[in-house]
Amino acid sequence: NACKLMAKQKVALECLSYHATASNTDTERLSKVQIPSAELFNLYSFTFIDFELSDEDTCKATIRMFLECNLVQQFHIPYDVLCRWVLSVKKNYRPVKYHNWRHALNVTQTMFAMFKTGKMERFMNDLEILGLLVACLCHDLDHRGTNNAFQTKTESPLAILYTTSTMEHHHFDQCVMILNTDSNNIFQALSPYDYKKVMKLVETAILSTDLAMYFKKRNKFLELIENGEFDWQSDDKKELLSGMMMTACDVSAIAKPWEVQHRVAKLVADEFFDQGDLEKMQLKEQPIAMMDRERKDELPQMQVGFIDVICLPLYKVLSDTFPWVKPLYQGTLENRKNWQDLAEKV
Ligand SMILES: CCCOc1ccc(S(=O)(=O)N2CCN(C)CC2)cc1-c1nc(CC)cc(=O)[nH]1
Ligand SMILES: [Zn+2]
Repeated sequence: NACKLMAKQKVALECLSYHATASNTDTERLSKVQIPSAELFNLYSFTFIDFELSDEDTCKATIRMFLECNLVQQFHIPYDVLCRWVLSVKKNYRPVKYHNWRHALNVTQTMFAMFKTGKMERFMNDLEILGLLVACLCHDLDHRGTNNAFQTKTESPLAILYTTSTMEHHHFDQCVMILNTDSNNIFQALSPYDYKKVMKLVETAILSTDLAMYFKKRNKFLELIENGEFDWQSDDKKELLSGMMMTACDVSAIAKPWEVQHRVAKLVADEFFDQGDLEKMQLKEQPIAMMDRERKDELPQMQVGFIDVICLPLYKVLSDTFPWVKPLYQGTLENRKNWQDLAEKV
């Protein structure tokens, strides 16, 4: 309707006013530099840490992952297009405290580690590996540091466009916008059939990062596991497994070494508290506990809850079925102890 059209134009104008894709200078520079090995970046590890990496390093690490999966050769991705696309994706993440480019990189690296070290690539064909890595890198594009509930409450243009999974629909829209910008389309050499298939896969994967979707789909996934389902080849089962893998990667900071988890949790908290401040000032309403900086003492206990309700059940079932992703389960158990100790101290 007219209202949606207005909202779409408003969102589009916002992006147009800010030139959304990488410059040729930056692209040429990246396409000329040497790309360090995966081992040097520690990309095969579930304990990958990005803190010491410069922004240029993060772009090189992303390119290295695509090269390691043989995607450039396999899908005839022109190298300069890959470089421009990576830079454009990075440019379309806002400098918010948590849902920024670094989060996208970490989520992508965990997916890479699940494929390689977790040996899950054997259940995926090449198009799915390409689609899931692209979905990870794009899954939070243009995040504003506020959640779906906030979009609805403030009647933001995004909430008018999409009433459910508001942000996730916008992240996918941004992914499409970048691919449709000249010389950014890494899928340009795909057949029309494969193009359609990979775009559907990316859309479903990005939408599955809405935790509301995760809760819905997790029970169906557990049923399949209980019935000893191992041929993950049918499309609907593959889609379910991909969605679980997306959530597993999205929350994987919870499984990182304690110093990393503790530092990342502070970034998450700071972003949540900023939203809480907005809700107090702008909406004159009391934010939920996790967004209320007056209740930061409850943070360790909330992390234990997050681990018990969202993270452990998922990592348990994934590591029971795919034993080589067990480091995610073990790292999370370790951090549960650390958060529990802090919760008892307060
Ligand atoms: C660290 C600051 C507090 O962080 C949290 C507090 C509560 C819960 S919760 O599981 O109880 N739950 C989630 C669903 N909401 C609708 C209701 C509240 C989760 C987090 C949390 N989320 C993420 C993902 C962004 C990462 C992370 O490390 N911690
Ligand atoms: Zn995310």
